[in-house]
Amino acid sequence: MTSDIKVKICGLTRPEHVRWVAEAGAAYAGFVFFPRSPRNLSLGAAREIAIEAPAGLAKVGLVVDADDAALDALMAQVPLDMLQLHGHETPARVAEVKARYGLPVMKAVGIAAAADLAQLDDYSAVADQLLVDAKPPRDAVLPGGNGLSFDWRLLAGRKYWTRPWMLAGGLTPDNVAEAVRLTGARQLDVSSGVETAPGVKDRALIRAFVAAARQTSMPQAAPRLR
Ligand SMILES: O=C(O)c1ccccc1NCC(=O)[C@H](O)[C@H](O)COP(=O)(O)O
Repeated sequence: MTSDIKVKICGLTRPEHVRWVAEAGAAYAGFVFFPRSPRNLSLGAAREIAIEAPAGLAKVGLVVDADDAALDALMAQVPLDMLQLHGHETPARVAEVKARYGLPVMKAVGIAAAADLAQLDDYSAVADQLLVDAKPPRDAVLPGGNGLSFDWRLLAGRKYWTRPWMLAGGLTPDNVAEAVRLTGARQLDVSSGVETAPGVKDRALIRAFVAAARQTSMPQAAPRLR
């Protein structure tokens, strides 16, 4: 039975991670290019890992306020299918990156309160996808990948944005069903929730997460009539 839920596993750091993500049935594999992150990859390491990805597994490069020189180097060395902008990139910068590299661009937006949702409308006009993520705490070292969730009820009953979007932030195999139930998300992004330590992905957790996510879109058996 097939499921229409798509999963992105972010922060892969080893070639076997790509194999685990593919075998579990995820749709996207994410690679982090942010030096302060425990998941940061050099361009050479990223290339070695990305070439392991089978056709059909989309390779997403995550950058934070990267300038053209950094993006030029990334694009020259690592085969990617999508760029994820996870910093303070403006809508104009998102449009510029999209035009310069001709790749789909996903813009991450941090949510902590209802007022933050307005930004999603601004980015809908220029990004190919939106990543609806938890806003990082003020003192956080990382702008994402902190394993923190936001109040999913903020998305309940919302009329969705004009672009495809992914839910992210603190998802785990145990809470993903509730997250889908409350938000109606059809795409899910996870990093910390499938790790045993920051940057250390776990095969069983990846499998469990994708299985739990897919379960949410399986038709439920009809109640038995007495
Ligand atoms: O993962 C990182 O180290 C990272 C560094 C800088 C910017 C973003 C980063 N991660 C973002 C993600 O992995 C996901 O897109 C998302 O935020 C989910 O993270 P998590 O809450 O850990 O599941």
